[in-house]
Amino acid sequence: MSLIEIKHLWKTYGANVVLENLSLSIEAGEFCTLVGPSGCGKSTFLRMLLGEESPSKGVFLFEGKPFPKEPSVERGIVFQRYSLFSHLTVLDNVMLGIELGESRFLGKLFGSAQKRAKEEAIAMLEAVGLGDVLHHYPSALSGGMQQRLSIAQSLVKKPKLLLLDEPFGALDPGIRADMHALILDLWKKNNLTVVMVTHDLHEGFYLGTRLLVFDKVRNDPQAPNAFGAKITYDIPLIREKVKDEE
Ligand SMILES: Nc1ncnc2c1ncn2[C@@H]1O[C@H](COP(=O)(O)OP(=O)(O)OP(=O)(O)O)[C@@H](O)[C@H]1O
Repeated sequence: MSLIEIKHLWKTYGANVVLENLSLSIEAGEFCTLVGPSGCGKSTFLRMLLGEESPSKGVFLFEGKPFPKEPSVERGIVFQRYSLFSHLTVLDNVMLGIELGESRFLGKLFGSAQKRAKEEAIAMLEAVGLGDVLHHYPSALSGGMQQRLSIAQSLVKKPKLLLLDEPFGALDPGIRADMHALILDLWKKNNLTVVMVTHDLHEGFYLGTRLLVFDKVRNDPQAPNAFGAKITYDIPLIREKVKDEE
């Protein structure tokens, strides 16, 4: 069974057709990178995978069942802009992720559960290279470090599916290269399935095991919203990856 199964999926906002008749399946362990022109529905697609949006029409299954209608710990997301709490330390930002996942009503864990959550949070922060700044506040971190923290915040909940919406778009090239190495390492070590939107085709080819290109095939200048984007290319990249690693 595929992790994600999509058949004849449509997404419309009123008369605006955003996605048109998409069909694809994504297997567990794939790293799908998603590129396409601005406004073609990439973020909308990601928000549907997160559960923030529902399809207008079509089959949309996660592990063989209809997608949960709201975000859950099975699916984590990292945005280009960081979703950090400025008044919490690095450690507390990650602890909060665990506490909100496990104690949805109180948002707080106590006793041994809290001790375990703290150990998990520290281990995750060490894995992303932030073990030395546990008690710093986000404002004291560089952009790259803040993005590492966002990734730790998502991954500590052990999602099966990690969604990345242009996570490295705002970073300098050198820092980006470090983040590429980090995300590939985390993907492999945590057996993650990743769907990542990027504007950078090179990044899409470099990181992905599969590159999906979204684009509008039909365009009516008189009615620009009448047609939505489809998947115009679906390119397996595994062989290129193996070559890279040799
Ligand atoms: N909540 C919403 N209500 C109405 N229209 C929306 C909503 N969200 C997105 N849209 C429309 O859906 C279309 C696709 O937007 P989306 O942000 O998914 O594109 P994108 O490919 O991610 O663009 P970009 O690359 O510029 O981020 C746009 O026409 C946008 O106006």
